[in-house]
Amino acid sequence: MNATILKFGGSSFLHPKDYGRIAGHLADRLAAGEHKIVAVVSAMSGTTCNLKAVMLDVNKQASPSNLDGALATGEMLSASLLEAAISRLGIPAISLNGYSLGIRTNSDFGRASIKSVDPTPILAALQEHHVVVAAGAQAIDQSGRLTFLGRNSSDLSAIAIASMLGEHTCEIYSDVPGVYTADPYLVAGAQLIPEISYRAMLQMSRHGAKVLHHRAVHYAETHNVTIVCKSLTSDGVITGTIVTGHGNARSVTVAREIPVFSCATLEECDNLCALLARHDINAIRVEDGHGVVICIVSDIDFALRLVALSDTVPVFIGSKNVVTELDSSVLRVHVVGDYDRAIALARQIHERMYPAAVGAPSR
Ligand SMILES: Nc1ncnc2c1ncn2[C@@H]1O[C@H](COP(=O)(O)OP(=O)(O)O)[C@@H](O)[C@H]1O
Ligand SMILES: N[C@@H](CC(=O)OP(=O)(O)O)C(=O)O
Repeated sequence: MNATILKFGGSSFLHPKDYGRIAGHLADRLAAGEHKIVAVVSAMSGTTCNLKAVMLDVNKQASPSNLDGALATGEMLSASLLEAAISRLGIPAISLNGYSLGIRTNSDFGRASIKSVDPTPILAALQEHHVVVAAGAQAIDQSGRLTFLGRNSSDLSAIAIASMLGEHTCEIYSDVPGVYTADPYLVAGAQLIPEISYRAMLQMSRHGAKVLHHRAVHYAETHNVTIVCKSLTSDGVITGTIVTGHGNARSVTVAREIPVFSCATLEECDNLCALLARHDINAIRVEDGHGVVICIVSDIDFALRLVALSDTVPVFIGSKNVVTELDSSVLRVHVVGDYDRAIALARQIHERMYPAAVGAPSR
């Protein structure tokens, strides 16, 4: 069965009325001839952070599986709200959540990894409905417990669903018209990248370009899914960014409030880096005033838990900002204490890369 797979992130849902706006877009696409749609949604903007804060307020030591159960409710609510908005337009729709999506993970609560997918439940739902709304960022483990795929991981859910349904394209919508050479809200001269390779995008995502989740980009590459990254307002005007086998662009990323650790010995540093690499966490070693330090740039909450459980006990020396220059062959990392200075540096680097660049969208 042919289906169009779309993902709407938290930036698409700032107010409850946005559910009606997205439902209207889906109705337009069905009216234009699209047959079936799967819409993957994230929680409303800010919800996941609020849920985490409430949980930790109730119990600072809440178990990772307990926390996953709470965080996943943000996407569950969002999916129910979009189902309601679509149904209101008279379109048959149903929402599915982690228990019924057919995605199974391991039991790495907090950032579980997909182990198997079964398209049967979504296909059955598509038989009966024009639109299936899928709660992103969640699945179940082998014993049926709810798992969270990690912060910002609804992109991964969308790619996994596209792949399991045999679709080769997945459209990911956010508040920017596509992937830029730097965060367009931080760097005025940032340029839209029309086409970029999975490899180059993966580097950008792993270093802080949160417009696409790094594990989603990796899954898309290994399962041959083309990502089209765009915003709703850009429809028909700008095609967005296509993430596929080709394309490159020099870029700058800024990763904010990155935990930095120092280890007692180089061997401890090596062990810690190896542990994090085994879990596909981007940890960067840099020389600074404390000797060699390790900056944990991706999957931070999950990584901090691994660090706490590891044999080596690195010393937390504070949160910093990591500015990364990315070129096809070069990757240069700067660790900056002050966030405003990090932004200034990113702008400076970008200006050097693209001297004649003109303004990008502002928020
Ligand atoms: N290189 C980049 N290109 C485009 N957006 C970027 C880039 N780097 C960071 N961003 C940020 O990514 C944001 C979109 O991602 P995100 O907030 O996770 O959206 P959503 O909630 O819809 O998933 C933008 O608002 C922008 O600030
Ligand atoms: N809502 C979750 C998952 C997510 O994917 O978010 P977004 O699609 O808005 O980046 C989070 O904040 O982590």
